Amino acid sequence: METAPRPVPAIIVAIDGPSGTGKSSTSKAVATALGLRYLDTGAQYRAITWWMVENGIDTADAEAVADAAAKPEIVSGTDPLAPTITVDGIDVSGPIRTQEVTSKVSAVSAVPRVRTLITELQRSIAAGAEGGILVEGRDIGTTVLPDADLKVFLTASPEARAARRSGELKGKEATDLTATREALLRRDAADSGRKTSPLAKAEDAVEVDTSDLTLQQVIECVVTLVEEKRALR
Ligand SMILES: Nc1ncnc2c1ncn2[C@@H]1O[C@H](COP(=O)(O)OP(=O)(O)O)[C@@H](O)[C@H]1O
Ligand SMILES: Nc1ccn([C@@H]2O[C@H](COP(=O)(O)OP(=O)(O)O)[C@@H](O)[C@H]2O)c(=O)n1
Repeated sequence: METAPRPVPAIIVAIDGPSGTGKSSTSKAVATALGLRYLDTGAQYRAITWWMVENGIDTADAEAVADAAAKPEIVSGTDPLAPTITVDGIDVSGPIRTQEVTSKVSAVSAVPRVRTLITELQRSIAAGAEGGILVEGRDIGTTVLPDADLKVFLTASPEARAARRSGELKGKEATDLTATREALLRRDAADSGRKTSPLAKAEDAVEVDTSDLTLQQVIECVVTLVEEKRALR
């Protein structure tokens, strides 16, 4: 008797690491190459921060942030070729990248109520991704999806990360390399030092130092890691 081909179970990949290590660029390319959905969880924390600023909530007031946290409706589109993010139906993909939002996002994302709500949203998106998903952020391997099939933790020297970031900012906002490096290290410290699900490498994550690798090399490395996991299933 002929047996039907066994369906390939959806693979869940978690990619974490600090700012500028290449999470977003790598994740989009890997998800596209392997036919996976893609979720940028940093964009969700940026979106809720944008909403707080728009609505006059003092982002340094954790209680005020917690009280308002359930009000905005955040929706993420997971096509790796065209990821989207809306708040109450408004496309905020541009406004969430301003320096104002970047400087306030660590305080908002440290509020436990914010993390609980966004974590629930992330888990429901991952559970609904039929063909598998690649989720990138700070606490995906440790907290959001601790049972992910593959966990990758990207690192890079502060110098490499600042150079990449200030390359992006050129022509838009401040381009000073020292200021970029300092702002980045401040955000690392806040994200790693918070009580609730801090930025951390999961024990079972594969660490990849991208300082001296090209983006293409990092993409190839992660594609290989996913394919190895798939072959074992
Ligand atoms: N390995 C790399 N070498 C050089 N530039 C890189 C590398 N990885 C990413 N970049 C560039 O660095 C910038 C930040 O990358 P991004 O993927 O947004 O990082 P993250 O999501 O970790 O903050 C982007 O402009 C990207 O093109
Ligand atoms: N899973 C996540 C993802 C982001 N964040 C927060 O969101 C901020 C912005 O994340 P991001 O991924 O957009 O940052 P960049 O790497 O693009 O600079 C981080 O600095 C964290 O404060 C988080 O707390 N947990």
